[in-house]
Amino acid sequence: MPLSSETFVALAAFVAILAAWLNTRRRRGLPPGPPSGYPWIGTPLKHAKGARWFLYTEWAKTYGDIVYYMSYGRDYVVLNTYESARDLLVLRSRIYSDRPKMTMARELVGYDNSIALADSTPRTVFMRKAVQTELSPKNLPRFQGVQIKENGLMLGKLLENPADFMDHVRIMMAYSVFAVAYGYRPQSDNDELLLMIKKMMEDFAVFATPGNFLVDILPFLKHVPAWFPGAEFKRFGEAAAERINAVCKLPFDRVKARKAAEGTAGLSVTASFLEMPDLTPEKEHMFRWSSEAVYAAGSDTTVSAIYTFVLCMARNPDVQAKAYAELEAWLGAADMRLPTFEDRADLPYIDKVLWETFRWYAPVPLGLPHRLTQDDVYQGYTFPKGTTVIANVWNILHDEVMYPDPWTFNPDRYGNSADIENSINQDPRKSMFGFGRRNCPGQHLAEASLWLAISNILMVYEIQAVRDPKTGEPVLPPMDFTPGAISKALPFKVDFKPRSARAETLIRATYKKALENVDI
Ligand code: HEM
Repeated sequence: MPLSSETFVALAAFVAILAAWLNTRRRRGLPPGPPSGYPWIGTPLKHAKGARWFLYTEWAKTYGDIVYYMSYGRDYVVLNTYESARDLLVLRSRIYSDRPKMTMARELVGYDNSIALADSTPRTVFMRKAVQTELSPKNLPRFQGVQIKENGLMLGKLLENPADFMDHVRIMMAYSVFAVAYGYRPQSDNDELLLMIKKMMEDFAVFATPGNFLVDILPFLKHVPAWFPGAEFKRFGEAAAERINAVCKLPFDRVKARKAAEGTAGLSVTASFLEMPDLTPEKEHMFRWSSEAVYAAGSDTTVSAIYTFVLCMARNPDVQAKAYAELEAWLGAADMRLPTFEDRADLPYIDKVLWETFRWYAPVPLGLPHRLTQDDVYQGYTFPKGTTVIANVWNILHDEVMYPDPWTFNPDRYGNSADIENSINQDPRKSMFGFGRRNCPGQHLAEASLWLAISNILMVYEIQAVRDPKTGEPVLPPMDFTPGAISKALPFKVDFKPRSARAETLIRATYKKALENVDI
């Protein structure tokens, strides 16, 4: 009797599960970890409440710094210390730099073309290098104009409508990183392309969540045709692929058209790509995905850092006062001006406030997962080939030995900033931007935008906790963050109070100038 297609899929699934289960049972020498639960299903995490980094941190207390678990037939190792993350992801990066298999995202939607989710192939290395070069400290000054303009708009909007500060910050970061990528400013939040990007990021959150798609667990299901009953995932994948392809195509084509019409494409990462010699169709395809990565990876991450900064300033008025004292001493009070990039070396405390913001709540608390490409042995434990390796950056940055009293927001913990390499409290940038061959290529851009924003806000505004209308007591913003891969403070309220009449005049003048240049 011929098998129906449903029976065939069920049988194939059973055989795949059995094989994976038998395989996991044979292992010896794995690190300790939580009980495996059901055969093959292992430790199901989908339903674990709250952020994953808290769960991993709890496990570290019970099982040790290196924790193993198995979930749906896959091996996972969580590294909870800086040393283990460095030893493996940096010092053995040759075998720890691929990304986990994600059939839905990588194969069906097409993220195998991207930088962040593709394996560490020569193609990925080429794309990373191209982005890294464009965003190296030497090449960043060409984007300062755009950063200063978006910053000026944000400062003005904070005066007009402080209650919506989260929107103002989001728009500042998103628009400036978009302009870095493509050299123009979206018209509004309802810009068709921005809406598409928003949808694309929502898609991403759906298929980046482990366990959301059976096809990630049983990859052979990718061969099921889209019309097959129950194959909604195929149709979702096709729609998501259309969106990401459009996002890679539309703004890039606009820059190309400008170059064709005007002979130059302005100043942007894409414009530089288009100037490259030997621009073959294959290279152009890679550049489309590289430009997309600048926006996709650079907007929410930097927004998250500013939200954390605002939250921490409202909770720590003493730190804020010290930061302002440094700014005032260098830039004046009666005749104040806004800090510019040239002032950075003379404002060491502001750097420390930024680093402490990074440490206190890293925007990407678990980094991105790496995949091991061959069996390995570390500290007497065996890690099987194919293991997904996760650095618990959140736990590393709250390590009580490296960062005594980790929940205290204390910029002074870094000592003299000229000597951050020798600080007792390690430079948090060593962990929060990831590790080894896959570390963040946008680090310098992120830091520059964030430094400008926080130094400017501190210069002209005092961030205050709102007052309880009945008691008059300050209501500190809660320490509540979203649980996703890029974690952000949940909406909270604070007051932005201009520091003086002079500060207000300066904000208005800066805003006016930024508005005049808004479309340039
Ligand atoms: C505060 C802001 C940012 C944080 C905290 C951050 C953090 C990270 C982390 C943790 C990773 C994964 C590293 C690893 O796998 O070990 C990463 C990768 C990446 N970041 Fe960032 N990032 C930020 C801003 C940016 C910006 C502005 C860009 C713009 C270009 C960017 C582009 C990328 C790209 C393309 C990757 C993928 C690299 C790869 O897979 O090889 N990031 N980032």
